[in-house]
Amino acid sequence: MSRDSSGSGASAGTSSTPAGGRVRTADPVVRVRGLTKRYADRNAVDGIDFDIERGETFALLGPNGAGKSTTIEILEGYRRRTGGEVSVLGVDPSRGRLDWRARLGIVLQSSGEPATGTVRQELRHRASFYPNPRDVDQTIAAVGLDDKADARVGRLSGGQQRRLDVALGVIGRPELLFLDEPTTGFDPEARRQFWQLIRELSAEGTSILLTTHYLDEAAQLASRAGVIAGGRMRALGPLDELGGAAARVPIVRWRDAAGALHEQRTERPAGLVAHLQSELARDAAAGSSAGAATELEPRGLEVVRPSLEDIYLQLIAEVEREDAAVASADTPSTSPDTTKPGTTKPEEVRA
Ligand SMILES: Nc1ncnc2c1ncn2[C@@H]1O[C@H](COP(=O)(O)OP(=O)(O)OP(=O)(O)O)[C@@H](O)[C@H]1O
Repeated sequence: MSRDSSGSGASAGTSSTPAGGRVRTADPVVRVRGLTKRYADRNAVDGIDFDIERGETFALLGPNGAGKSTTIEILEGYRRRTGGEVSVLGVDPSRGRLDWRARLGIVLQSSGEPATGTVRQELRHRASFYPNPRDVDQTIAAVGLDDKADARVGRLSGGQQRRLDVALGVIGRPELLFLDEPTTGFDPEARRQFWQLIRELSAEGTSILLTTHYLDEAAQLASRAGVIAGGRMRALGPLDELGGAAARVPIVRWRDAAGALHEQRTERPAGLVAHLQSELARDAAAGSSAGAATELEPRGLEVVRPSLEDIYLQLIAEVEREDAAVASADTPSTSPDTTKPGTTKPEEVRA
């Protein structure tokens, strides 16, 4: 199952806007069509489509093992795909050369072996590979490492190391920046500082592909998102339309006189609250309560607008239910017959 941004349930792969947006340009920085990646006997990425427009910040969201890193590594040219078409800055990543790579900035999920030099030395060294790098000291300041500029990289804390990873990713003034869970290990202040840096890069015209498990981070930074689960694109579109209109209907919660909790989704929360108040007024007039003005306020009243995280969790829960239903419907036909001609052999295509 796949949802478009309107929540109509139309397949992202077959709708009139397969890349998940309303107005697409002819020259996206990333274009992915029918991408698959097979490991042993299963597709980790199973036919996904999306575009990233120039200057856009696009978030790729999904649970652990969904296929996000595999997709990103294919786009970066670090992993071979099994099938489909991919273009990054107009080039097939499997044929990307050094001049193409110099146009990318990459912040991987883990930074690998710590370098031996100081923060400033490492950044100067990296900057020397690029034709038009950012200023080293300004970049150090932008990631909040000014007081660690002369510290050995091996002595940095986990969060400080991650800030350095981000600095190394942006030092070459990339046209397209890949950020794979960039703020894991950041303290709250560092995350906000990082968000500011990303907004500045975006304002300069940098296109960004972000994966994150922090939905507030995606909400802060991205304009569009794709949600992957089980290697398939389950929702794709502008962030404020993801999951469809039904997922955004406000929830009104209140307690009745006996203390029981009630919850109702409604497009007109003010109308529901007015209705609850008129019921309280009627009860008061009938003498069932003291009739004090304060009692006209429903107890524990709250009106909640679902956050991106609420919408995402709802979407993933729905996808998991549907996948489980499909799997159980498939069980009888797939069970015992392994002798059938044409049984697939594991076809490993590891990069
Ligand atoms: N080299 C590999 N060989 C076999 N299977 C792999 C390999 N790399 C990843 N996988 C499997 O492919 C699936 C997708 O993995 P991937 O790392 O892309 O997920 P992810 O969405 O990035 O997850 P996370 O949020 O945990 O980082 C997982 O089931 C994973 O176990």
